[in-house]
Amino acid sequence: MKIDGTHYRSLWWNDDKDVLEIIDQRWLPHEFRVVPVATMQDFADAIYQMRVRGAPLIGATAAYGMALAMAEDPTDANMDAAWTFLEKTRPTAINLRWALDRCRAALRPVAEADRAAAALTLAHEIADEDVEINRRIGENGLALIHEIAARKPAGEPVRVLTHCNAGWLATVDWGTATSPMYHAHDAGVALHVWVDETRPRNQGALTAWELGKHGVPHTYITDNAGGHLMQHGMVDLVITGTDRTTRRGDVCNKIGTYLKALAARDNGVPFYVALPSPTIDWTVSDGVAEIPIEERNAQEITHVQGLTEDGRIGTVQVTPAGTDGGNPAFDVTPNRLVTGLITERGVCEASEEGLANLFPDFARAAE
Ligand SMILES: CSC[C@@H](O)[C@@H](O)C(=O)COP(=O)(O)O
Repeated sequence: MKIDGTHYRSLWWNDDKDVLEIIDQRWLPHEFRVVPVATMQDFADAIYQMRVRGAPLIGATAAYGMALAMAEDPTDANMDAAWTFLEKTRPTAINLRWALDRCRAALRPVAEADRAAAALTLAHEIADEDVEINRRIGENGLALIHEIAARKPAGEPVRVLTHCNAGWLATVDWGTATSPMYHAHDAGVALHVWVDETRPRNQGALTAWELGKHGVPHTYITDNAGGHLMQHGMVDLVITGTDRTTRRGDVCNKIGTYLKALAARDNGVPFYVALPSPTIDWTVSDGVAEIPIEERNAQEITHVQGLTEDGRIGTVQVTPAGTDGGNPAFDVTPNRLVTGLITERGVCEASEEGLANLFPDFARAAE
């Protein structure tokens, strides 16, 4: 997407330097820093420390990590070691394992001498496919937004609430949840987005930054405000992303998503999830019981990072010294609370039948 007239993806290959470059998201929205990812340790750190984040972007980054591993040592043993090394960086978003599995399956039959080139080509393919998937999610979500706009008095904006950052920064381009918003805005549909701050990492600030750069009207709200806004008829629909969706349509996403879904159900607000197919985990059914939830460092909640009055990025402590903190990073919204899944192949019910109808090829392959 564009920043001040220049088109950026969230990662790209620098041909001159033969290295992957990323936007280090830890400094956004305050500073736009581009950094190389040049060693296997850089890849693991980038994913774990959330320099790159968001399920699809983690997957694409891991594919480039596999390409580096193959350039360093193209043996089967090193391929397996790279798989294990990268896979353990973040446990919840399934795109990470999906990308690593895809690379390993595709590279195994390739002769060792050709593996480095094949792995890099595959990483580019995975990145490009992500862009196309998200563009299509945007088109399919736009149809929903058009339907809602048509029922509203002329000129009144469609008010969408979103949680976390499922924007272009969380993918290679377009975003998942934001793609319908960008498509609607570009099509001239009046839109207003409620952006949840999304404690503790405040990914909402990334969403606000993205939307602001694109000119989409939005308001940043506390995580606890959503229910109140819905009760007062100020939200027309919710669209979130997902880190892993089970074959029956349970949605695992950033912590707090479940509470939004409960509030949406209580207030008759449609709750949609933008779901690229690599985020479906066909091997699990019951999301609450089966999806591992990442527990992150308590310092993420006992401290906050922001811009100080004198223009420095700094961290301050918000709790008394020594306070214990619990920091589950994701939760699961059961399929019964999800109005529909917006995928690259269309919108479907959050159910085994709904997903299997749209993706019979993947569903069959997983059996
Ligand atoms: C298109 S991104 C979908 C999800 O990955 C997103 O909503 C999310 O939860 C991101 O979590 P994060 O911990 O920032 O990686």
